[in-house]
Amino acid sequence: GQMLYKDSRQSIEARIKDLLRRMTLEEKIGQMTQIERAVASQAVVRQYGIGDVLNGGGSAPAERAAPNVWEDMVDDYQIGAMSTRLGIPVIYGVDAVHGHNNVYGATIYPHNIGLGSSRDPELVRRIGAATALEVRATGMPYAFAPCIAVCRDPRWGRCYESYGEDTQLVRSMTKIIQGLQGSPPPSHPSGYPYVGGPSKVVACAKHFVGDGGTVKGIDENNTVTTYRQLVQVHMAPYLDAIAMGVSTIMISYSSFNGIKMHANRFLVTEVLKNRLGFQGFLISDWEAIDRITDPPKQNYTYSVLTSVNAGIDMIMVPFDYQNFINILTGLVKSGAVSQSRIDDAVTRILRVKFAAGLFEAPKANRKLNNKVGAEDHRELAREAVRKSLVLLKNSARSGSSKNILPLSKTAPKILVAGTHADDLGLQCGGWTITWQGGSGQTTIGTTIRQAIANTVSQSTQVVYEQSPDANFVKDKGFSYAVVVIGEQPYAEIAGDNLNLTIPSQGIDTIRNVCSSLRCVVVLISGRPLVLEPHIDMMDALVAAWLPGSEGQGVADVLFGDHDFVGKSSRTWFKRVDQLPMNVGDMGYDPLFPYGFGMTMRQQ
Ligand SMILES: OC[C@@H]1[C@@H](O)[C@H](O)[C@@H](O)c2nc(-c3ccccc3)cn21
Repeated sequence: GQMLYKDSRQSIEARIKDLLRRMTLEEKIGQMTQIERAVASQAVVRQYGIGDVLNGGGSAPAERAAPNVWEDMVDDYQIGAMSTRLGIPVIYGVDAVHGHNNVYGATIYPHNIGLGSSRDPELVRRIGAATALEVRATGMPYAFAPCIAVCRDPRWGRCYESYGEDTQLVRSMTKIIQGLQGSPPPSHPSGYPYVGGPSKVVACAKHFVGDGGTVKGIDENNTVTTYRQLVQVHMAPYLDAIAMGVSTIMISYSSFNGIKMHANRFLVTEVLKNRLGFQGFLISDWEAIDRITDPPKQNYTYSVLTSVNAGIDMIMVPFDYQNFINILTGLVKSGAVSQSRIDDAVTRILRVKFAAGLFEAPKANRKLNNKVGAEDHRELAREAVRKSLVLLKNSARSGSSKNILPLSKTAPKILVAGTHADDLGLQCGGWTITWQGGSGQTTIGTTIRQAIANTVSQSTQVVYEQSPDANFVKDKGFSYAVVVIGEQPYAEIAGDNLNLTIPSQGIDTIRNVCSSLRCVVVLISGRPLVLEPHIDMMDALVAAWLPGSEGQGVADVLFGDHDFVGKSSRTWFKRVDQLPMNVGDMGYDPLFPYGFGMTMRQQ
């Protein structure tokens, strides 16, 4: 009759046992091999028995590819997998870290630093659920999210990917996993992967462990601390993720006290698998095993040996897969890597694939196509923008009795200025359409300038000037100005920054505009920046972080349709020489403390 592992009425563990015993070493190693879509094809998947494909940041089948083009691509790999001897489906992973951000037209949510400032875990769960739908709408069952780093130093280029500096806040935001994967029933065993159906995805808690604690926030560097601190500050959110049935965990590029995480058998196997009882699969980061040696790939055999023996189950190779397969095969044949290690890895990978329903529904569900950028998702993103904004300053220019915020919708003439006022790419930040992000109309959404124009009365003239000089504002009869400035997009090491100053073009605009006009400054940034020299020039200051595609949420609050609710997810330092400085530290001396956030009602 039908082979047991293909029978969905059987338990997952019975199906794994039946399938594993049928598999050759080559087929097992194929399951442990993840390749990038650029080197993947139906033929490669079939020929090498590749188990996993990923979408690197910005990698796409075409410019502005439509959902069905993405689905055709993923289905093509699936056809290759289904035509192998055992027909084990591939699992296709993508970085959907603030919406389905590689896909043109997808809803782009505020990056995690802003979501952390909302202090609303239920909002974040809803974002997870909406994101799962958009990921599935392109035929993909796996998202490399959430990043549950506890960023302890804003000089880190990935600090905006962290929900905040405080472990308890990050722990509360792991609720997004229940949105992405669904919520397991109370009877669900802790640590066991859970995916609640075809509109949910496999999630990935990342990056284990201590990615946000490196020295000076240097990306992929060394986290020097006690084991107790590592557990209390950085590992705690993984316990919540595991309790929620997170299906996969990605290992961090960084090191703990000089030991590369990708070579750290104690933390990866002894702690994460044995003591914390994680039963899904562990995935490496991109070419992370290569970087176990310095220089990278100096000894790839050693990289493969130590990472697999450390307990990593799936290797994000992602290009040199023949080499990886050959080396690992040789290591098993020589006994350097045991059969039982390979079987543990494959068992975990199959467990997640069965839990995700991939054997029953390997191909894309084409009925979900219209979910990409759906109006209700954009409304959710707009709500998230509103709740993420942090009001740092609100005052009245001398002589006036009223604070500048909320802004009047019926002023006769207003100025909107700044590099970030009318630029969708800049307000989305990194990990948007491309890996590093970009400027201009990179996807579909509403800029802050458009949002302001949508909000003011018909009789209000909105003048937009990106970088006005001092004369521009003179004697023009502007009632007030909104100045939107900030950081250029970045991702990972490109975002590492030791001085954290506001880019000078923005400072010039603040000076040119706010010296003679009442102005509210909206700061678009992935982290707190040095403010003191400039804040006195502003009548009001809003930290908008990286709000994403729905700029309408900014106008909703500036004009008083909604009040500010955001509480900063990070300490706003005075000077970088204070860093690292986090809430609770001795000598804590912030400009604005962790949790700071004004409302417009308070005087
Ligand atoms: O996109 C896949 C993973 C992502 O999930 C991880 O969070 C992130 O650390 C990461 N960096 C690269 C990456 C880094 C340098 C060059 C090319 C790619 C790839 N990836």
